[in-house]
Amino acid sequence: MALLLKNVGKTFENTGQATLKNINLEIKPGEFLCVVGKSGCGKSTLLNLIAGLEKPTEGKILLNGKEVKAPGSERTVMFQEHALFPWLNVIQNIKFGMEINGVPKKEQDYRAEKYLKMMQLEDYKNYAIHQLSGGMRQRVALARAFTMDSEILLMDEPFSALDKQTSNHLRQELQDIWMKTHKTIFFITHSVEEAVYLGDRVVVMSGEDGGIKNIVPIELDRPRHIYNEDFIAHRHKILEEIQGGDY
Ligand SMILES: Nc1ncnc2c1ncn2[C@@H]1O[C@H](COP(=O)(O)OP(=O)(O)OP(=O)(O)O)[C@@H](O)[C@H]1O
Repeated sequence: MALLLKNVGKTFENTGQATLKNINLEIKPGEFLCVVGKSGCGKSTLLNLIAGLEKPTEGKILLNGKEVKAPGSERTVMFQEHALFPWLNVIQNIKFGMEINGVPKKEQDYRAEKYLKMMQLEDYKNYAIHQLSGGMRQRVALARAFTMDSEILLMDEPFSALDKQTSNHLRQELQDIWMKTHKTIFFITHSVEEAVYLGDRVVVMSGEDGGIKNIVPIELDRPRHIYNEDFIAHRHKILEEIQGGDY
């Protein structure tokens, strides 16, 4: 499912200043696209536009040629805050999205078991959310996002609230699950290392003019190794592009 952004711009009424301007971007089916850029440069706004939660004030977003005007089942959003329901246990949280989308019970069980296994949560399915660590909670949120079986996953800094060791582990797991499922992933991160580790391409947003500064292809074999010379070179290139950001 291809996503095409054509001259997309967004100006919020209350500020009157363009947050995003002239965004032209094609996200290919099955692509892992990472987005980096200074705080406040408009990354989440871009995600919200693609999700259909906000409307562009200029240009168009096309999903398989059809204009995006609202959220849809082919796109699932996962935010930084895992937004799990504390009154539901692990398996109930995982099934929640499928339930409200009317997925038949048998299919719910099948998908829930599949992703519980992939996320190594089988032994925890009856646990209450407060009994889980932050990393496990985010695994539950990942499992829930994948059970929706949308072709496109929109992720806004899903690992940024976790400690480095846990987030490194989860990015590995996300890569594994992406390689198995071939979803299209739009992934916002503050970490250039995470972007180079995960992305087929990394979009560097400009902090100044609301546009895209550069799109850097990451043509490194997977799984990637952060101490590899080419990995470090890509990381430096992107850090230079961002210059002056809080990185
Ligand atoms: N609903 C809104 N109404 C008005 N202004 C908004 C709204 N949403 C975002 N903005 C403004 O748009 C700009 C970009 O915000 P956005 O959250 O997209 O940036 P970001 O790059 O994701 O930042 P961060 O990395 O800190 O999460 C900010 O100046 C923000 O205040």
